[in-house]
Amino acid sequence: MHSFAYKNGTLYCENVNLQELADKESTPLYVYSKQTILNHFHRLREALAPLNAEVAYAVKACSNIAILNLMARNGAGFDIVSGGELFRVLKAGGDPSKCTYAGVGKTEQEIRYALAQGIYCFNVESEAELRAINAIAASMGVKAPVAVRVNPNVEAGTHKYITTGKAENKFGVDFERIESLYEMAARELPNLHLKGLQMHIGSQLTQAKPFLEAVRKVAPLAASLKEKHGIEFFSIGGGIGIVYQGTLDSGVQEWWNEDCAQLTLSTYAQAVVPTLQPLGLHIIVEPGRLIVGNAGALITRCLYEKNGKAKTFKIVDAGMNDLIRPALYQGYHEIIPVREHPSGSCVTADVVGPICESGDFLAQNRDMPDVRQGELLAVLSAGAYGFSMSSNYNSRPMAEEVLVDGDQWNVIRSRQSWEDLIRGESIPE
Ligand SMILES: Cc1ncc(COP(=O)(O)O)c(C=O)c1O
Ligand SMILES: N[C@@H](CCCC[NH3+])C(=O)O
Repeated sequence: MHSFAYKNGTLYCENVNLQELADKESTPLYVYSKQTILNHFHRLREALAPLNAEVAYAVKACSNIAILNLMARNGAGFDIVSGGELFRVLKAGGDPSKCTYAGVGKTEQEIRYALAQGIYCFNVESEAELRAINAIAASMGVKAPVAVRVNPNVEAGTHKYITTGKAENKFGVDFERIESLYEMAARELPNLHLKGLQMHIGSQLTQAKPFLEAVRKVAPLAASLKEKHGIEFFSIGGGIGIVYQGTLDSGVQEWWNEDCAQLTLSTYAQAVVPTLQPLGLHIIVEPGRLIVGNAGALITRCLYEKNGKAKTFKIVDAGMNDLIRPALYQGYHEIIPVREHPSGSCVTADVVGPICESGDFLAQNRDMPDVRQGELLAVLSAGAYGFSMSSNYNSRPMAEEVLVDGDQWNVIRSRQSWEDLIRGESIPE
């Protein structure tokens, strides 16, 4: 699948010339490839075909309504974590009855909204939340569909900020407490429909083993809950990692790569399918990064170069407010020039943004082509948790987003203006 590749020395997204696009639309600019998004979605579905698994796209990864609409039209469900995400899904034409709603801190207003819209299920993260949902459902005269998120206490082998399935993480309910919680709910909470079981052990997993361990540990629990409480589904969460390094070899950007990561779609399927298939439950997966991560790039322009005593800096017009992953998780993103440098002159540099923070970098000590002032760079693998984690810090307007389809492209979110920055603010009399 060619999503970002050089043609005659210029980087393209599908058949769109990114130099021309950025010259026209300005930078920083998020660009997504429609074909790549669909390719990843369909490949995951195929890999899990023996389970007939439902793919519930994790909206938080990239929540633009054009992307959600694309997923909805292709039959995806959605994994949401807020009332705002449900609102987006509905605006995008998504089906609420295909939405699962996770998160440790759902508010009463959000729970009411989700119940009124008829979501598929709440993935509940504590006993207190179970009781709250029961009370709200009772006040509305309905039964709320719920699944409890089990925390299986397995090692995910990912960055500590994105591990979610260890006992010390805030997510889910301890494995050992699940059976008694379902028993309590069945006994005491009549406005709940015990519909399923859910887990999610972390994000950017690059090995199959943690998935295997978690599924093997939790499947007997799912079987027992099916027998005792008639649950219908088991969601195994998302977390499938992508390749962040070496993504552009031979002009092909692929999210799987046997050399870089042991996790491939087939090893993932091999890890989970044999244990899940005999359960006879509706299986859900909740991928975010896998679908959009390598389908997006952040295009930025080099504003200045600075040679300091200790370092060379390439100062670009995208900052940590546009892409926070390097600052937050030491996340690595490949950075390549939009116009190839035939001379091959290289430099070791920090690629930094305009924000007043020393943590405002996109790369540090990076060996890279010696791009000059005014030239464009593409920050790759930025489709997931890129724009969706962006902010207005330093009063910087949020970037524009463009969706490419073949040789066509559309602005799917316009660049914010300075007026947008103060919308809703007021000065007291
Ligand atoms: C409950 C839940 N499901 C799915 C996801 C999606 O994860 P990923 O983008 O790693 O597939 C997340 C985020 O980690 C999550 O918290
Ligand atoms: N936002 C993170 C992952 C966390 C996923 C949400 N639970 C990232 O960029 O890698």
